[in-house]
Amino acid sequence: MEFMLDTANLQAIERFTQAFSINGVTSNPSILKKEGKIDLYAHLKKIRTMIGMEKSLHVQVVAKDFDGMLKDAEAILENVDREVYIKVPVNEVGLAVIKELKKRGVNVTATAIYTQIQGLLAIHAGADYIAPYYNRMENLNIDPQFVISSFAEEIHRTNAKTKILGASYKNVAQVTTSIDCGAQAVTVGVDVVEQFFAHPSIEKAVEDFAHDFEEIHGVNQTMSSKLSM
Ligand SMILES: O=C(CO)[C@@H](O)[C@H](O)[C@H](O)[C@H](O)COP(=O)(O)O
Repeated sequence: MEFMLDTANLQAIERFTQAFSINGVTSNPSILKKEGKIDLYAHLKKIRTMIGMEKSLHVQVVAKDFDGMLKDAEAILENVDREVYIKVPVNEVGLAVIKELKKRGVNVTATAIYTQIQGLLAIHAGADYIAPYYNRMENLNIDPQFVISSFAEEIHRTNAKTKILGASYKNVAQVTTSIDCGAQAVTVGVDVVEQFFAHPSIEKAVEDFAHDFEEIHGVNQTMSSKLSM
């Protein structure tokens, strides 16, 4: 599994990279908006410095037409670095852009995927990652499990290099279900990452162990103190 952070918040990236071996950071204009009026490229470069060149950084184009999207892509590659994965929404123009970017040897993440046909076409166009929007699909009564499984089958059947990057999660079960359905990668926002260890039994176990240790060895004793049983 590849695990990515779906945030552009520098503190969150710093915090979670201590605990998790992340594979990358994903963003979109709405995620970047949460950081306020930032100097866009300086901010993205800071993220790159924090995660290093060996992790993937995904940045989305904003233009809606073919030439505009290609110009956006070129600006991102120029101003951040040439390893960035350019995120392109999968519609008719987006697919043409994906094909063109792949012809130019650019890393591409096909995004805003709600339907089976969008993902299948993006695999066919040679996208490196395809990002199905799990929670948004559920909201629309589209079955994300069926759709992700079908992408996994298609990738297997055609020996495609594309990886499924599950996105738009609102709870932990959606993340683990995506992986069960064959997603090779997931990108998870801060609110859901914070739920990973929110189960009360985890904290209770830690507290109980500490309490039992303290009862035998006394308060303020640690494993590195001189201890007797
Ligand atoms: O597509 C990717 C990664 O490629 C994500 O950054 C993706 O844009 C986000 O997960 C979604 O837009 C967030 O969706 P939501 O939380 O607003 O439903």
